Amino acid sequence: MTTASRFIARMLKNSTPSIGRHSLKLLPRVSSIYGTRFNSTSQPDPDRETGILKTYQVTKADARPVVSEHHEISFDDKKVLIPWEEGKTSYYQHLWLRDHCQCPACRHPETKQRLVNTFDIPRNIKPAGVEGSEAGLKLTWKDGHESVFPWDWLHLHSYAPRLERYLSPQFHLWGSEIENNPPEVNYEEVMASNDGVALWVAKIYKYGFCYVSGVPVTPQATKSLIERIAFIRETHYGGFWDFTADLEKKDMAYTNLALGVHTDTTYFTDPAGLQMFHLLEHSDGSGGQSILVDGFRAAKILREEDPQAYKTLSNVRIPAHASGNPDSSIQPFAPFPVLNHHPSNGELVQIRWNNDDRATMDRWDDLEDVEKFYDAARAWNDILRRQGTEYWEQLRPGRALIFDNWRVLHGRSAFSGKRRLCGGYVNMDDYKSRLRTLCSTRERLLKSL
Ligand SMILES: C[N+](C)(C)CCCC[C@H](N)C(=O)O
Ligand SMILES: O=C(O)CCC(=O)C(=O)O
Repeated sequence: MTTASRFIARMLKNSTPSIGRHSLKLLPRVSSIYGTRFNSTSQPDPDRETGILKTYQVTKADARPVVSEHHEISFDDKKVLIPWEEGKTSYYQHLWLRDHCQCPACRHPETKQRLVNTFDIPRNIKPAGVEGSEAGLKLTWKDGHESVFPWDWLHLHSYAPRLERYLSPQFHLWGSEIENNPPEVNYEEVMASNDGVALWVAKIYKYGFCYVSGVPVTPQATKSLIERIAFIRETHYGGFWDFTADLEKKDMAYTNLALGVHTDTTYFTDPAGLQMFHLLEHSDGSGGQSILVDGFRAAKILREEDPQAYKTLSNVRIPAHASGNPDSSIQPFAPFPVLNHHPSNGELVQIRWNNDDRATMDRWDDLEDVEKFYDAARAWNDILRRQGTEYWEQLRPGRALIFDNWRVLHGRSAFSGKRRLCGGYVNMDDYKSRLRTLCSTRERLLKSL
């Protein structure tokens, strides 16, 4: 231990309270935030009571961010070492600490953007002084600048080692049984408060879809409803759409043909995140039933039943296009696999499946993949079409459906007569931003950045 750390140790012992006895006020648990947020008078909703918003908690520390009272904070030419009560010791390079200074001169107090010029920081920067206090770890740099890092911030952002465990999402995977008790919220509640929106988006996150009951049967009310989550995404179909089988846009959605289960906009680099359908009218005809499939459950079944097929659909890239309209041919910057996973935690995060929009597959990394792909796609399709997988529901005026287009596949049966549907897309990032800000507190969210 350098002499400096003996100096620090002495300071720590003199600082009151001593760092070891420093116990941070526990951040309120999400459930308690959730609990206080959803004091609703409506009928008991299991999701309200069980703290559904906890499902969105992304990481969790195994221990409280308390600095050890048995070991001392030390530092050398390169880094500061902090021993935690839980028995682990984190180190933070001086360059990293200076670059992450949270003071208003280094991080814009309003925009939360970095102000400090990373590249003006000397590569071998070292602090002139290091001390622990109630407020956290305080570094005094040779130019006189002071950085204070709260202990819970340091614990949360510890990278060597990581102290925050990644929590797999607590999705409720469903099959056809979901028809008995599909997730639903009430229009009035959603329109009345952010608490209503929070429950809505938390259900969309947990189940992959959610109905909204009591929606006035007008395009205007439907548009306002979508905008309670975020602004509507403009595409070559327009923004908010109100459509029927007139081929106004050259896509089979604008016909009365049956559509097999698919995810929309596989031809965009960034497929639409949410999609809402609200049936406004269906007269002088029949059919037009909607089908939903939980793609994450179907993928889990495929992985269990046919790991090779799962691997093939996770690797073979599918070219896609939307070229029916004479003035456009939309294609992603690169073909993507059907099953797309998070690059660091490996979770399945996005399904891209629309066999009708698949373009010519003329580029294969491995020619053996040609038949492997068709076998895997057949296995996938067999699971999607299984009775226990399919959830058929007749959309009704006044009951809008919204779903996660990266998880839930949708389709419809053929129909006759005049059928008018309205709705819109929301970007995935805008939906997740709304979910994140409603599921946590601003303070927790900013601390996590
Ligand atoms: C915009 N509106 C919902 C009316 C039609 C969307 C068509 C989507 C297209 N079949 C696809 O799979 O991406
Ligand atoms: O008409 C419907 O019910 C759904 C149409 C559809 O699948 C789509 O627009 O992607």
